[in-house]
Amino acid sequence: MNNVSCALTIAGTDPSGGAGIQADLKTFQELQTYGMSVITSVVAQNTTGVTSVHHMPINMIEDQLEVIIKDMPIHALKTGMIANKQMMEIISKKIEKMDAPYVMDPVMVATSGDSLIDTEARSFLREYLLPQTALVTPNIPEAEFITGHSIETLEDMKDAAKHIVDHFNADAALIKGGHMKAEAVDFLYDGSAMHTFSAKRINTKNTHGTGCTYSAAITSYLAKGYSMVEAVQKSKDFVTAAISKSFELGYGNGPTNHWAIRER
Ligand SMILES: Nc1ncnc2c1ncn2[C@@H]1O[C@H](COP(=O)(O)OP(=O)(O)OP(=O)(O)O)[C@@H](O)[C@H]1O
Ligand SMILES: Cc1ncc(COP(=O)(O)O)c(N)n1
Repeated sequence: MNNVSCALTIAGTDPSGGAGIQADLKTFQELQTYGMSVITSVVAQNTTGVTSVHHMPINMIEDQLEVIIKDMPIHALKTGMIANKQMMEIISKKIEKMDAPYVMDPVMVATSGDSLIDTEARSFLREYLLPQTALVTPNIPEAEFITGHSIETLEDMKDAAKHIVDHFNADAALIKGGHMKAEAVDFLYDGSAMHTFSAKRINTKNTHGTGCTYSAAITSYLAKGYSMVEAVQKSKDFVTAAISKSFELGYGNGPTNHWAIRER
């Protein structure tokens, strides 16, 4: 099978299987994409929160990236948790070598409220990594940090999407409305048009890993050759189903269900 679509995730781990690398690989697999992963940090976390973090040495991150670049096709890639500036610098250099769309989930804080990247890294991500992206997928607090503006209304969300593309040279920005109160509505601005993706809000606390799952699904569909708008629409359907059938597992925010939609 040599026409397989190959997707790469560069992110931290979640041993409880709901977020991070584990969520990404489950999503790649579910969407019939060949999944590859580079681990940035090993995170001791579960549905209730993070207890400790071990960062991979920079040369180990570099080596993981280099073996993939030398040997494997990469049709699309995503990044999740990148904890510090040194990691971002090496990842940025390696992404330059990959001729593939890059989806950035600008992970800063877990659903549990635990911070996952340091302050210097937040700024570096905004100034240096954002211009490399085909798509960035901030939630409301992340979009507020990136733009420096508070977001309270749907109009504010659209303004944030435009601001990120216009000021930080991302090809496209998808502002996710999971943290808003009403409908679960997301806005995609691709430099020319604003697209709306809407779903009914599901009444559940089990949303651990939704951001990871959504961006991994988008990466899969881009790897398969879908347009950005098609990839986001199909991924919105995927993540909505994954939330609607999420698992009541653990004592905190349970994980989403990656096999809620079986696409064949
Ligand atoms: N309760 C919900 N019902 C339906 N859709 C939801 C719900 N919560 C989040 N979503 C959707 O899930 C996707 C992820 O959005 P969200 O804003 O929660 O991202 P995130 O904060 O990065 O994720 P996480 O909660 O994993 O940190 C978006 O499409 C959002 O609209
Ligand atoms: C390694 C890692 N990456 C990302 C998240 C964010 O996921 P969520 O906000 O859904 O908990 C996480 N908890 N852990």
